[in-house]
Amino acid sequence: MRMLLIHADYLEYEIRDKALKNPEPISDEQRKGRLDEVLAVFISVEKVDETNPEEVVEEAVTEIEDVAKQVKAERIFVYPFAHLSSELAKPDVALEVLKKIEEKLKEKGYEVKRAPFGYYKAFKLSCKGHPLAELSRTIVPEE
Ligand SMILES: Nc1ncnc2c1ncn2[C@@H]1O[C@H](COS(=O)(=O)NC(=O)[C@@H](N)CO)[C@@H](O)[C@H]1O
Repeated sequence: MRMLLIHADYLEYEIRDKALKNPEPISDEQRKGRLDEVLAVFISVEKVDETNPEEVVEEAVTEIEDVAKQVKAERIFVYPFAHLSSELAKPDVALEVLKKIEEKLKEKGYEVKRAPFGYYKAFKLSCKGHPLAELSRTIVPEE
């Protein structure tokens, strides 16, 4: 898994077109989304993650929470992003991993949004620019 973590004044998105034949079904209210004072986490789920998705979810949540505590972010935006890796996991595995990350972060008390999966989206992001505002993490499941 590859993650790009951006501490931002806001992240907002708007659905444009389908990027997959069968994207995640969404409600009208999910066609747009915005969070202010947010840790935006752009995630590419990778093929290697398919060997142990549960472990990758646990490690991703640990890494995300670690950064959220460092930058004092209470809101997290989980954003599916297929451009951090050339070895992407299958969409059905990727979606399940992203849903589990969202669920576990909510259980930990964070306000969490997850951008819809399988769509081309317009987005605006306002990075805060402090030294910890742009971080990346790579997670590989144990053999
Ligand atoms: N492994 C993945 N990790 C994260 N997001 C993914 C993954 N696979 C698919 N997606 C989601 O599905 C969208 C399209 O994925 S994609 O790999 O770019 N595929 C396409 O663009 C297709 N139009 C051609 O393959 C992405 O924008 C993202 O929302």
